[in-house]
Amino acid sequence: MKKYSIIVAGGKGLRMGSELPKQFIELKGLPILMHTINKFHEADKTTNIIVTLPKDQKVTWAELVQKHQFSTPHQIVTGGATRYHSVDNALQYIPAHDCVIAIHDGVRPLVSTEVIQESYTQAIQHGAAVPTVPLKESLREITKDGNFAKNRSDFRLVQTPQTFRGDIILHAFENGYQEFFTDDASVAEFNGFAMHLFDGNYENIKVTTPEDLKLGEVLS
Ligand SMILES: Nc1ccn([C@@H]2O[C@H](COP(=O)(O)OP(=O)(O)OP(=O)(O)O)[C@@H](O)[C@H]2O)c(=O)n1
Ligand SMILES: C[C@](O)(CO)[C@H](O)COP(=O)(O)O
Repeated sequence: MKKYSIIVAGGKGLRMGSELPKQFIELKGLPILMHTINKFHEADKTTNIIVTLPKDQKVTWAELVQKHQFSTPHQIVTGGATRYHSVDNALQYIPAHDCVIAIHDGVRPLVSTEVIQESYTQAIQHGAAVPTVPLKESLREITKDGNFAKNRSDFRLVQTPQTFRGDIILHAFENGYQEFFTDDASVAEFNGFAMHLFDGNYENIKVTTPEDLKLGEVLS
């Protein structure tokens, strides 16, 4: 089955607070986004990689590609106002429904190749595959009446790549945006599809705030 990998890097990185968008910050001498693209190519040389970028960052990316002599094949698509809209823009470049599509945060460079490969396998089998990890800390719910301990084994932390059969995710995105969408699983679920969970890798952190860069250097 034809494979696509949508790598979303259309965000501004406001929580990182750096002038350079976080997807371009270097880890071990290479921009985060290049590490991420390389992981998908390494995991499956046949996958068609589509990368979303903010419109005003395309020149910066072209300069970085030149500087690092980056030759991993990928197609650039303009991002949207939210992550949902960036994914939606990228989906427009997928011509047929008979395929499998992995959707991944450009700022998760430490995903393992095994998790990427497993996401394709599980999506082909189950339709929608989402990597998760168990919580290592205690969990409390904050309510208007106070805060209360929760059973952490009832919960999982959700990672990407979230991978889908093409017909499922293309159909789900046809039905429009809702404020509560945080990821592609929430879009597909809202449209009636069940998610199959599989084990992610703990190193697959989302680089979000400055301390994640230190962690990323250690883990990469
Ligand atoms: N309009 C957007 C917003 C986010 N993303 C991408 O979605 C991923 C996860 O989002 P997040 O970590 O929230 O990134 P930012 O939106 O850039 O960060 P912040 O919320 O701190 O501004 C990132 O790779 C980001 O570039 C995107 O493609 N298009
Ligand atoms: C998609 C995601 O990375 C899954 O954990 C997460 O939902 C993105 O959240 P953010 O608040 O938009 O960074």
